Order: sequence, then C-alpha cells, then structure tokens
Amino acid sequence: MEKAVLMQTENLNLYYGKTPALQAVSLSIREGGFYGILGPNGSGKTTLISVMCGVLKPSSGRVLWNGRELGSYNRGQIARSFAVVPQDYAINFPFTVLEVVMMGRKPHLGRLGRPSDEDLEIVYTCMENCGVLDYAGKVITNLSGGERQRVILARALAQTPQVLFLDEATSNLDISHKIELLKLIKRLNAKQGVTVIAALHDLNFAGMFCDYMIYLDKGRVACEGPTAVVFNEEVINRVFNVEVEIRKHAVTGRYNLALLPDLR
Ligand SMILES: Nc1ncnc2c1ncn2[C@@H]1O[C@H](COP(=O)(O)OP(=O)(O)OP(=O)(O)O)[C@@H](O)[C@H]1O
Repeated sequence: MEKAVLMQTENLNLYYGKTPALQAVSLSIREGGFYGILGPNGSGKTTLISVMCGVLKPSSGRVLWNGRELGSYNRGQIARSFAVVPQDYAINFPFTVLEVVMMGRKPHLGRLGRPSDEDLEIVYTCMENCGVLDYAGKVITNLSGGERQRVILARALAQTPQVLFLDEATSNLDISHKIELLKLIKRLNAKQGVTVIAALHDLNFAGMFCDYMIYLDKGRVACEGPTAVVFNEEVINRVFNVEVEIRKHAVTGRYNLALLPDLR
C-alpha cells in the first residue's frame, strides 16, 4: 500500500535577486521514503532543501507538511520534527563533541532545559552509531573535516527527527565511514520510518540507498520517480551530459554505474 503524503511542494519558485534558483517545483514526499535529490552543481539542490525545511521562504508557491502550510507551524514543532545536516557547517566556538551532539536534544528538553537520562542515552547512542564516542570530550574545532561531519550527523540523529535532510552530508567521509553512515541512515529509515531527503553527488551511492530520485536541472525538476525506473543511462546523460553505462551486478543484484567518457 502506498504511504501517506507527508510533504508537498506546490509550484515553488525561488529567486536570488533576479536569478531563478527554483522554477515551478511541485513534488510529493511520502512518509518513510528515502529520496535522493540529484543534479549538477548549481541546479538548486541546496536551495530546495532549504525551502523544504523552512530555512528559506520561496518567492512564490507553498510547502505543505501534513497538509498544512509550513509557515503555520511554530519553530519548536519544526525543530522537533526536521533535522538538517548541511553541506558546510562551521562551528568556530570550542564546544566539546558531547556538547554539540547534546544540542540536538534541545528542542525536546523541558522548560528547565535539563537533559533526562533518556536524553543522555539517545545522545550517547547517536555518538556511538556515528563513530564519535571516543571524541566525546574533544573540542570540535580540533577535529578533521570528516570527523566534524560525523559529529554534525550525530547531532541531527539526536534530534530524533521525523524527516532527516542531508545536503551532501557524507561528502568528506572516507569510503568506509560513508557506507557505514549511509547504512545507519537506511536502517533508521527502514526500521523507524524516518523520511530521508538527501542531496547526493555520488550516483552509485544514490542508486544503492534511495528508493526515489528527484533530478534537478537549472532549478527545474528534470525527472522524478522510483529508482528502479529513473536510475538509467538516458536520464543521467540528459541531466549531467555524461555517457554512462548502468549494469546489474552479478553478485549484489544492485545497479552500478560506470563512466564512459571519451578520453581522447
Ligand atoms: N545566497 C545566494 N545568493 C545568490 N545566488 C545563490 C545563492 N545561493 C545559491 N545561489 C545560486 O542559486 C543556484 C542554485 O544553487 P544551489 O546551491 O541550490 O545549487 P546546488 O545544486 O546545491 O549546487 P552544488 O551541487 O554546487 O552544491 C546557483 O546558480 C547558485 O549560484
């Protein structure tokens, strides 16, 4: 049975000055889906995520969440339901890793702002799952880019969101951490029904983890649909202007993309 529609964007347009970054974007996001937002640099992926999570207001059009306009919810309701892992996250203040991950619980804390045993358990579990427990007492500004990215992901997971937005959230990670964290996110998606909306550049990872793909090109939806339908050579060639071959792997049964550039 098809899951309920959780979010909708209706004819979104967004201009930065006179530059259109999103044009006539209408989408439906179903509860519990794992959505990949794909497209070339500058195609509008970050802008779309920012509008969907309420950080940016569209120039026209609407975002609906559970059938109600996003703007009609208060900040607390949004903070308890949406978590965002941005592309670049600069923390310049020397907070410890534990303090940063604890910030993820802030929208859930009572009026006194004191974390309960349950809050602490969630924070420690998220640090462990993201492989940053050993750094709990370290100052975040002293960590590498990939380690910091894992801390920010742990903080987002500590928010226990209904929707997790990832904007190239694994771009700084080595291949092993990338797979581990995407597997962790996939488990949260499959077991706890967290809806995931992820801008991804790596098409092989997108093919592996997303059940639905939204391709953007120059701010417009160029193609969207289930991965089994739209993860194909024609669409990728049209959107990215690259020659590729997609083959089903004999052992894993998954689809892998090989680049076929003419190197002459
Ligand atoms: N703050 C801004 N002011 C003006 N123009 C902007 C701003 N942010 C983005 N843009 C422009 O809007 C368009 C979409 O940018 P966006 O960051 O959403 O693309 P993207 O698909 O996420 O790109 P990338 O893959 O490089 O991260 C681009 O042409 C970009 O130059």
